[in-house]
Amino acid sequence: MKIDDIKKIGIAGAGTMGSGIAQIFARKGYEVVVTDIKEEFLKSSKRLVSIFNSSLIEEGLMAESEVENTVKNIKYSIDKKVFSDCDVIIEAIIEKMDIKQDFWREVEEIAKSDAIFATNTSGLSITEISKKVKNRDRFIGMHFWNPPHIIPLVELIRGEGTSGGTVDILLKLVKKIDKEPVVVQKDAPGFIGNRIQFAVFREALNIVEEGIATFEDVDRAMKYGPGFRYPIIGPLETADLGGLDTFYYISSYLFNDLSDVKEPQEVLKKLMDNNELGVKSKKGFYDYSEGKDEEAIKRRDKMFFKMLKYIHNA
Ligand SMILES: NC(=O)c1ccc[n+]([C@@H]2O[C@H](COP(=O)([O-])OP(=O)(O)OC[C@H]3O[C@@H](n4cnc5c(N)ncnc54)[C@H](O)[C@@H]3O)[C@@H](O)[C@H]2O)c1
Repeated sequence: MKIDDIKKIGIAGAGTMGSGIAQIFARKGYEVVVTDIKEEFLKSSKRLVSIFNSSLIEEGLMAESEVENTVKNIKYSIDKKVFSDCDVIIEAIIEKMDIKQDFWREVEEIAKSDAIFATNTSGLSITEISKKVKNRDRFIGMHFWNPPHIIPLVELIRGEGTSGGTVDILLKLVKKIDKEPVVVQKDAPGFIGNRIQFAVFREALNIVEEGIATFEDVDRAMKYGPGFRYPIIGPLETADLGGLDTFYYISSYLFNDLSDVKEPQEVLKKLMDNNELGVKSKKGFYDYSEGKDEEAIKRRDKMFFKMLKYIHNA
């Protein structure tokens, strides 16, 4: 298959991720079909797509004139058979291994023999998910980040069977939808982004638990220090610019002192036990009562849009 042969995208799972991914492809002129297990989920997906369109328009990142075709390009169904003429099928269903495996076994019976199969799993093994698929050349991880209509990164993850051709064509496809692809060469848990994110999370919790700093100061230190750099230079570019000898010497004494715990720390367990789960329960590290939850989400999206505009113009 060549990149120009890709015309129709099937998306399974009409939730947070599936709806965002549908919006991206539909806006770029692809025919999209979204499936779920119940009509009601399809209905709320339509609403989500219209919210994504509105927020992009509000920020000047999408023209009003694009809405009609974006909406028209997405069809919805609760019958998987609609995947029979799709060129790429992206699965964004519940994060459960057995359900994903069965889903793909059934889809292989319906899909075209050369259709590409991509899973949006957050971190399950790509090889394991494809276990019941006969032709695994065409099976790949395609990890969009939430919210997908805003965040540029898409990680493409090779499973044990994934062919070079499958990686190449999806690299082209991700670029065509104006996203930033990276290739994860080995099927490692957490891929790239989450491995780094959770290394930072573990150390952030460690700093709080050890009384080295408050959680507010951990967030401020990240935002105004390392985080300030990262949209512009990654951690390895940072080391090159700082001097690798200096980074070597710091690593020699500091690595030994960093957290290497293998279980989530007490400070996190305690919050969980109190049902303090963050924005969704109106209390986590911070307080989100009396509308502060909505404020936090709105502020995040507003700043993300600013960052996106900066990246587009850089
Ligand atoms: N939410 C995130 O931040 C995020 C980020 C990246 C990747 N992911 C991954 O994307 C996938 C979907 O996550 P989400 O947050 O959109 O979940 P979600 O719960 O919002 O949506 C999942 C949808 O899949 C549907 N579904 C379940 N089983 C199905 C089946 N057999 N066939 C068709 N539809 C089915 C559900 O009804 C639901 O509407 C998961 O694998 C998740 O790990 C999530």
